[in-house]
Amino acid sequence: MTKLLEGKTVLVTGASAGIGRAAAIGAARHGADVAINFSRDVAGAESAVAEIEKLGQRGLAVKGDVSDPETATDFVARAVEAFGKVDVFVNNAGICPFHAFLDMPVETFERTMRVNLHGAYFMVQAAANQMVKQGHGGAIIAVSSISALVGGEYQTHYTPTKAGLHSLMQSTAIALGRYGIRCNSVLPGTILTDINKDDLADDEKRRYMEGRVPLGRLGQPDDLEGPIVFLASDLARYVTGASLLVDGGAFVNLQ
Ligand SMILES: NC(=O)C1=CN([C@@H]2O[C@H](COP(=O)(O)OP(=O)(O)OC[C@H]3O[C@@H](n4cnc5c(N)ncnc54)[C@H](OP(=O)(O)O)[C@@H]3O)[C@@H](O)[C@H]2O)C=CC1
Ligand SMILES: C[C@H](O)[C@@H]1OC(=O)[C@H](O)[C@@H]1O
Repeated sequence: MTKLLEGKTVLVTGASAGIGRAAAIGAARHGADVAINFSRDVAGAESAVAEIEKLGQRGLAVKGDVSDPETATDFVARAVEAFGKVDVFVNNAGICPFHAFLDMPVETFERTMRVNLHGAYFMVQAAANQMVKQGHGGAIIAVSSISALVGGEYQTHYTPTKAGLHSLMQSTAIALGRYGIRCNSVLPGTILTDINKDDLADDEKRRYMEGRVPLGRLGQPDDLEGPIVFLASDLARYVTGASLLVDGGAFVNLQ
């Protein structure tokens, strides 16, 4: 297999489970040393680092809640201390506490904004400042969502954060292009992870969601590995400000 990220250092937020974990392990499979952030799941983070090391790469787990802006500078500093540089930054950490619109608790709304969008802003800023200082460009990838483009009845607090991430990558692509830093997003459809385990425990809902996907199945976290590694790699050297749907065709499936 051609290793697309040989010699690179990759940072991934929210990588103790799900899509972030798959992205981190995928980056290691492609020859990168990988630092991961997580907020609570110590066992998950440790096992992700163990997987990275099993692939012959260096791994590091740094605990921190991304809703605190200091987590961003700390994560980048710890990764640089361990690996000397940051080449690729994947902003993945996110939450989606499903709730109806009319009685949305203020705390649920604010927490979702702070983790998914404010956290991303300061993480991307910290990673970008490090890349600018290094002076040899870099790649930033945000895990946005198909939900940046379409709505969800129980996601009125969540979908604006995903549209915000999509927009953040477009604006940072402009702000950082002169430094050779590319900024893109992936837009996953429905991927089977802990974030939607309760929602999809309803058989009828799960069958409905599966039925919307032309490729005939819901996604798995490692379906994101290839798209994220591609955008991180030099194969995507002229790609910036772009977004890549990874949804089995769900978005285009009107009828
Ligand atoms: N699954 C899906 O269908 C889709 C998911 N996405 C997006 O993908 C991203 C990953 O979600 P997914 O893998 O599904 O979900 P998971 O719940 O499986 O994983 C979420 C990850 O984020 C971490 N995390 C949560 N809150 C914080 C925080 N405050 N600070 C740092 N880390 C945090 C968790 O770590 P810990 O438990 O240690 O806190 C965990 O590692 C999210 O941004 C989500 O919006 C986008 C489209 C579809
Ligand atoms: C958590 C949901 O299942 C998931 O989140 C997204 O961003 C997708 O659009 C799905 O709704």
